[in-house]
Amino acid sequence: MKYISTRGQAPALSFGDVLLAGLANDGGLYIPETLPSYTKEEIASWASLSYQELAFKIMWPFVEGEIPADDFKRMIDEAYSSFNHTSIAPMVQTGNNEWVLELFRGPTLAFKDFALQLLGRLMDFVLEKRGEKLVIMGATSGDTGSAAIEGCRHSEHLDIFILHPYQRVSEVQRRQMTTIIDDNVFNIAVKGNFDDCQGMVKTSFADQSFLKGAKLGAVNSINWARIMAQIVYYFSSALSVGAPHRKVSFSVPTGNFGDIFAGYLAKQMGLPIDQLVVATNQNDILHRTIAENDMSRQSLNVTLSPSMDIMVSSNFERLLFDAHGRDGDKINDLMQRFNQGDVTLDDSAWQFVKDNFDSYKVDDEGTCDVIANVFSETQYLLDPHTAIGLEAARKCWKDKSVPMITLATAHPVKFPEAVEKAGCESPSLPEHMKDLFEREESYDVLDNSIADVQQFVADRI
Ligand SMILES: Cc1ncc(COP(=O)(O)O)c(C=O)c1O
Ligand SMILES: N[C@@H](CCOP(=O)(O)O)C(=O)O
Repeated sequence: MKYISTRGQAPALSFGDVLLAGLANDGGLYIPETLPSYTKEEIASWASLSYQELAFKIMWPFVEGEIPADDFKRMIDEAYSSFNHTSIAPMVQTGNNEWVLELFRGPTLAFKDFALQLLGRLMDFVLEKRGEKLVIMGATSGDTGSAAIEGCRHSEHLDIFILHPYQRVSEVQRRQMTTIIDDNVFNIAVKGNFDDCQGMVKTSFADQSFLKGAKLGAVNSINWARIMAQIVYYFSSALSVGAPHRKVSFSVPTGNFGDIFAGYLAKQMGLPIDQLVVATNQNDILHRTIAENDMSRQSLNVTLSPSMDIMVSSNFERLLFDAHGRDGDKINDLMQRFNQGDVTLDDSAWQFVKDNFDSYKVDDEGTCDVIANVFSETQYLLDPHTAIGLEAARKCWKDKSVPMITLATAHPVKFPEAVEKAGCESPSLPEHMKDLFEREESYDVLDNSIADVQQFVADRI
């Protein structure tokens, strides 16, 4: 399998190279040149597979030729061994034909563990084989950071620098990152927002000279391997409610567009998906784009769902690539205009986006109402991101005979502020995190300056 850049200027790469490259050297994102696709019969034959077996089936075509099958199977087994539910991604019914897919059963209690537990192992394997090392720079609005640290901290081949927006992640999220004190783990609180952090990471890929010869890698969903691993749970959940013999719909709390893009790919691969609903908080650029063709950048709001406080949504570029007939020159031009301010899509590109996605926006008040109402009706406690997903599901659901699955992207224990504002009691921390608030923290606070951040990294590698 070859991977090509959305901007059309970078060389096509193999899986191993894409895994280590992160972002393409033309500033684009890598995407498979072609996707595997499966018939109804083939998909139906996977119904009795375990999550790990299904993960191997779905991801194998993307890595074949680069990772030996036995090693890949072992990595998958190890990656999901620390999840606290035998189904790995269990489903909970919240209404008639309405389901919540719990993606927070991994070690850091967010959906990021699905990909990052595997990514760390894949990187380590390829780096060991090549005798190379990698400097990871990642940006987080709260969840990617801890999952990436958890997935990479034991590697002898990786140094990992995580940038989070100062005082804009929850205390649980911050402590999950900053209490991991290892020689190869560095936490930086940037006096800015998530977009600033992500912008610094992307700019660092374009000119890596500050690394004095070391090579930069990515743990964010700009890295193709992240998306690949997230495709699996669309298939596992759909199979459990009767697909491919019936259609299924998904609602996805969305920020960087990585998670829902994996759902879009599952559909291309043959999964009969009826609706893909993009659920956003007040930072609603994706909702505005889908509903009104308004892709203008506005200032970023601080919300009760901090992990979705994102305006520059990296993976939307991957979708726009398809929406523009995979023409890299068009994407180059579009992204340049986007970086300068606002953009509207041409009619056919907008139509493409509207044909594939529905969208809905929920503000903080609405988020608290959903948490409160669902809890009083079912005793099930939602995290604020999932609450936004569920509300969007209910508002956008066109055919109630089609099961609607909302992705529960994080555990509510990570967001006590929202849970308490909704009038509910925050649950207690799970056993492995019981002493989180007593653990020593280590992080540096830096100005919102790429020069300062790059100097910090260069001084420590
Ligand atoms: C809890 C939670 N929900 C939703 C999202 C949005 O996911 P994506 O960025 O893949 O759109 C994130 C962050 O990415 C998150 O941490
Ligand atoms: N919400 C994310 C933001 C980064 O997204 P990613 O999926 O591209 O890593 C977070 O929690 O950090």
